[in-house]
Amino acid sequence: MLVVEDLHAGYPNVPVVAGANLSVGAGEIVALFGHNGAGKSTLMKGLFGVLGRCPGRVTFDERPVAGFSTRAMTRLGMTLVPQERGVFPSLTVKENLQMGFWSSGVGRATAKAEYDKRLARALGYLPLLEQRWNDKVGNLSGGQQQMVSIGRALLAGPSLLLLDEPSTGLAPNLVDDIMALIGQLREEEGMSVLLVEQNVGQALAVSDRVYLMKGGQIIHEATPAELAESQNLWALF
Ligand SMILES: Nc1ncnc2c1ncn2[C@@H]1O[C@H](COP(=O)(O)OP(=O)(O)OP(=O)(O)O)[C@@H](O)[C@H]1O
Repeated sequence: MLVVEDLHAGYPNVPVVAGANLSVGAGEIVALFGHNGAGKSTLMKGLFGVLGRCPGRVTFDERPVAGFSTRAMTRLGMTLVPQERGVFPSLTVKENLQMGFWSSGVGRATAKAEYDKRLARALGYLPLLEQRWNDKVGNLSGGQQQMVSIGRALLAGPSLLLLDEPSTGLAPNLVDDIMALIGQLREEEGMSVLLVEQNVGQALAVSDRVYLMKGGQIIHEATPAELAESQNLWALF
């Protein structure tokens, strides 16, 4: 579904990702682990088009998409939930979710039915959003804002979700909820997920495959079982 080859990404005069290769299959949950500053967020942003044209190849659903805008990526079915959440605090929950829906470029003719369908699904996964429907997002807690951010991404109707540290700042029980949600999205929607996460144990429990990143490079690929068993792999990391 997603293939990234020899991707270089960074910021003006700050090269960060130096030739990364990774893939995510259909319906697969892939975790990306690495220390602070390893380049995980930069890799996610680079492949999703946040950083403009980055050298390297990105293929999504067998289509070359390197250099596509984030809007174009979203329309094709890839959505990023950024670490900093990216919600609009002065808008209500409803308005934030509607923005997610419109970002996916659904034609007017089918918009109402499609919106209703996606919204019902998202609220099924994230019932809190319905309870806070007309509240300004800036008045919600950090965890609740994270739910809005994920809900907004779901309204875009993605087949691949890029989740950048979705559990940042969340209480342990909410981290479990987020991991359970990721598993549910795969089981019930067939969604693919690329997950950056510091809660390694909880992320391993839902992941099919894992990449380890260090110094801007992917240094190893493993299954959760291999990672759990091998002290050597952790030493690499
Ligand atoms: N906007 C920016 N401008 C310049 N340098 C940046 C910018 N954002 C990040 N960096 C640098 O890029 C490097 C990688 O950062 P990145 O956020 O990709 O790491 P990360 O692995 O996601 O870390 P963390 O787990 O702490 O989120 C860091 O050295 C950071 O200082």
